Amino acid sequence: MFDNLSAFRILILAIVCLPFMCGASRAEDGYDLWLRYPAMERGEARQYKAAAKRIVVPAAQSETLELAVRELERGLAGMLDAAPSVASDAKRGGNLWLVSGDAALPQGAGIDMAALGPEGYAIRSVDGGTVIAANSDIGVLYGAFHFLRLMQTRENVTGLDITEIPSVDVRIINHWDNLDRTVERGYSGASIWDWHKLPDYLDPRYEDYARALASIGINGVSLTNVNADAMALTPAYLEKAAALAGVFRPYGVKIYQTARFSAPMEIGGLDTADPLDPEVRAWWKAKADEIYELIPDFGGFLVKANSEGQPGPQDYGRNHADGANMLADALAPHGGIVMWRAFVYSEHNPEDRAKQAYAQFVPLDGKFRDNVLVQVKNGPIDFQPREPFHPMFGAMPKTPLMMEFQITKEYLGFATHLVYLGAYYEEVLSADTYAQGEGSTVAKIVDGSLQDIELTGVAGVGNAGSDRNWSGSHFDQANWYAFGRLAWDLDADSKDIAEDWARMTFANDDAFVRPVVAMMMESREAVVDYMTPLGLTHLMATGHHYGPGPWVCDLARPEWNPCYYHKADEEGIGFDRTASGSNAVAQYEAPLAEIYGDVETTPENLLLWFHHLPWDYEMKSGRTLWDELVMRYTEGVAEVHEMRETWEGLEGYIDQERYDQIVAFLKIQEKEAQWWRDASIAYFQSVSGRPLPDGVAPPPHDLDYYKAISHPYAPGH
Ligand SMILES: CO[C@H]1[C@H](O)[C@@H](O)[C@H](O)O[C@@H]1C(=O)O
Repeated sequence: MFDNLSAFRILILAIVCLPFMCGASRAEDGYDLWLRYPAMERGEARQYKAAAKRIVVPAAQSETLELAVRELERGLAGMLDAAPSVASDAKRGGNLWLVSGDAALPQGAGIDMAALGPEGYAIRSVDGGTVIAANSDIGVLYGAFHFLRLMQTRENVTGLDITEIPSVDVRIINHWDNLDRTVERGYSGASIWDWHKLPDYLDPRYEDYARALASIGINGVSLTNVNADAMALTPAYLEKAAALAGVFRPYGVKIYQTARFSAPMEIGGLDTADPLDPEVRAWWKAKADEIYELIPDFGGFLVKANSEGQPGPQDYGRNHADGANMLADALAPHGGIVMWRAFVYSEHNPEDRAKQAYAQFVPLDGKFRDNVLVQVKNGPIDFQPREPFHPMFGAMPKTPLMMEFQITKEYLGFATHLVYLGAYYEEVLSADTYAQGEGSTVAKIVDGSLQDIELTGVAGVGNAGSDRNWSGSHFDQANWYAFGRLAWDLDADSKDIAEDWARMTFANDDAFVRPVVAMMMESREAVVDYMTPLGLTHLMATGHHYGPGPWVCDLARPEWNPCYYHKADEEGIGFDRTASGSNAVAQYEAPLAEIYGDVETTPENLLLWFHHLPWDYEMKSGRTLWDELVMRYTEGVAEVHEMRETWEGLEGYIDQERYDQIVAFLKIQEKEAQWWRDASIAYFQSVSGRPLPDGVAPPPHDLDYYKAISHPYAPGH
């Protein structure tokens, strides 16, 4: 009857495919992210069927609860190859109970609901099945995703006793998306916000995005670039934002907007934006009222002010607190918040950019309104491959400080280089500030527990765009995923997260997962080694920040020049931030100030961040600093080579399409790691005049060659 096998397969698919299982997306292009539910083998499926076959959910459902049911149906049908039944009446039998708010818990669940708070959830095994319970519908949705994750990663689902409460209130993605759909520092195609067609047409991608965000507990997005356009606050754009808010609301994701400080002049017709001017204050108040009319659960404003040419309160002789508080007062009656960025640098303290934000903000501790979060980048310069944590963490005990991580890899090889940022985020969050003695980790500052702070948050500069795989590369999905998981739980282990992600995204076979996770964990050190080893920083070529440019010294602003950061000369290399130099170490609490201030106790991975040292300074390895630097650069390339070999040994575990793209990208990364290494060594050798250590290959070209090819996509060699 069937003349070939594929016709038979198509018929079978047509019969067994439920509409949601066989939709338009193709697993191989990466569009499904980590939300993939391929069928388990029959033997594996047995225990899961016992725990989740019939869903029981209260009859009066909210849209959010419906989403939880739909997700469970989709996941269970996919993985267990049998669609679960759904009932609203517990008496008719069930074994996966969704309990929201005051609804009755099944016998024996024994869950302390009060302890779960507004967004937390519990997952408990009870007689004959499982309960997912929360005080809110969104908590149930989070719990549903968690339960599915256990199945996706083949964890046990019997004897469950899980309680999850998010570490911070605001877990937000910052889009640096412009109104023309370009994305500042975006490497994943055009912005997903199609302003032109909004509010009339809602691209289905918005809902897919909201679902992905909810799956990892993200509860906010700021829609537009922090280099803000006042147009975003005009009625036409607010209507567009309101349409997006409508899509995101059932997924528990609030909309925030970037506020251009000079908007009262640009779109309000005023002749000043002075935050103490009554007319300006009234304008913002009216603007906030107008926004809340359209978006009753609007989250608030994100502001970049007096930074890199953006307008701000200092233009009127006011300070950051004056500016933030004016906006906070406008939002407060509606419950909105202000996220005021601390990414500022200026003509003050010209000797060291790393000191500038601290110098401007720390004196303002205690001066901000309760609904203001000061948003601080993870390090004092700018999302470099490695930086010490920002010294503001711990130094403003009366001010809510929000962490800002970058998910898009502006300084870490854009979307092509495989760099797992989970390891980086964990390094920062677990760093000890000593603000109140040992154990005062950055995580404890950010979650408010150390300094008794109410309002808390974590932001990530997002990497989702309209590329088929969202993030520009398959492995960059892991960075978005890890950001969400760590924002939810600041103490989570980035290696466990990498493992979950690899299992959910690719395959569950241990022989695949183990080397992939090892490679991800290694990848962060690899990029540090081939770009900026031993605490060097900001050596990227100007503007694009992609390739090497350590020779650049002549830009108008000193802090834009790589040579401002490495300070290499005939004698030595590194930035002296000790008392004999800029004394930035003094911005850290004791004993860190002493630890970083002493070359003997400074960790070698931050050595040249804090110290200027002679080329023949003796390293722990016994090598000279010069030899060590060359070795690190060389090792960085070897590490990428190993990553590529590891991946190439894994062909066949996943679909060919994703496998092949990853091979291609790893080849690019290897070529570019080599470029970074060769160009950097060529330059530093021209300064140090030292011979290369024995057996180390010299760069194949002279320095002029590397200078000549310094643009983002140059390395054709
Ligand atoms: C949005 O501007 C960015 C700018 O593109 C980027 O190079 C730098 O990392 O930081 C700025 C910031 O964080 O404000």
